[in-house]
Amino acid sequence: MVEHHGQHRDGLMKKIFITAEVPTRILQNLSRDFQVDVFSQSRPMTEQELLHCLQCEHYDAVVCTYKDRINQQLLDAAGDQLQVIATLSTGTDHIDKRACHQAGVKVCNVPAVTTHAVADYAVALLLIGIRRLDSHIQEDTSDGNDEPWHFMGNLQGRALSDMTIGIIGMGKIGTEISRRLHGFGARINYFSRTRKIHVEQQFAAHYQSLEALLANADAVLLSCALSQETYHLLNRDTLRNLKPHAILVNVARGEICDHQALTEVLASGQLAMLLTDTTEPEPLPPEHPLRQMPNCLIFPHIATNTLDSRENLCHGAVAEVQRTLSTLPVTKFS
Ligand SMILES: NC(=O)C1=CN([C@@H]2O[C@H](COP(=O)(O)OP(=O)(O)OC[C@H]3O[C@@H](n4cnc5c(N)ncnc54)[C@H](O)[C@@H]3O)[C@@H](O)[C@H]2O)C=CC1
Ligand SMILES: O=CC(=O)O
Repeated sequence: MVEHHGQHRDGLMKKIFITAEVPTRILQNLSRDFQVDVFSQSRPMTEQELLHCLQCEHYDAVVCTYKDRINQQLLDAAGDQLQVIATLSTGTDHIDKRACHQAGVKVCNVPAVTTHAVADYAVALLLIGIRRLDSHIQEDTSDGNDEPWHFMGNLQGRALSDMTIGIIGMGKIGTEISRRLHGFGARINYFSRTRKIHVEQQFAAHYQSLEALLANADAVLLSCALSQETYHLLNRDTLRNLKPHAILVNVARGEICDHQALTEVLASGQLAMLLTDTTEPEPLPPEHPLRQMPNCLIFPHIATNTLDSRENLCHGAVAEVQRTLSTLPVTKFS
């Protein structure tokens, strides 16, 4: 379950625990100077497993993913030796940063290296939704038969150039989504904490209030950070503003949407389709009502999964750990 790397396990080397596989080259490089233990299963660690590993052996650094919950209990188990937690992600919402701060543990993330991959993924989900590509795939012509076929059939979609898209969260990912949608000829409205004049100028994007954005958009894309302010930003009250038959794409965090409210607007048809890379909780249990909705596609939190992105995440996180354990200045999370 846990693989051990590092030639001289003499008790003097600093120790790193990594909760997911990282490329062999990175591991070999790291294990020249550190003792490195890696959770080597092809699944995320459970909270209990991580707790157990950090209780049994004390580490100077933990490299985790966005699937791992780093909370007070875990920090208590890790003990005073822990200096740094580096997450293989942009988001840091899975880490109790206040508890880390109080425990004197640095928190590092790897922003920006996955932006393009996530923006591509968001647009891919949007295209699936507006053209109902999921249903097209199920239209089976393998028997050489085109039937049933209707020229004005029920799988009609819309072109992005005929649509108004609302983007919530105009940060790095939102900006790259805008670049792509502008290329497709879509009209872009956005809502964010602050106005982004350069995005307005470059991609003809219009700033709107949340309510106006929801009322005007044929499709809404979520790309804002999760915080106390954005927790359940889309709820029964705000979703009421949606244009009938709108499409919602979420590549941010599941917690930004109240899932009960989402189930209701999907059932009423106000929301024609939900395509989401993330859920609350994750994974969403099989019996959750959202899973029963035919117009809801749930993806396994995988928007960053390109080879380059994942390698860059590993390089970035490991570099932060090396810097910290070598007592050089560390980059703070953005
Ligand atoms: N599905 C996935 O695999 C991935 C998801 N993400 C999620 O996407 C989020 C955004 O990533 P980036 O664009 O790189 O971050 P960023 O920091 O560049 O952008 C975040 C944006 O959210 C906006 N925002 C924050 N609070 C807001 C509020 N109350 N109302 C409206 N807008 C608000 C900010 O103004 C900012 O423009 C991350 O925090 C992460 O949760 C990031 C990478 C991969
Ligand atoms: O969800 C993934 C991230 O990088 O944040």
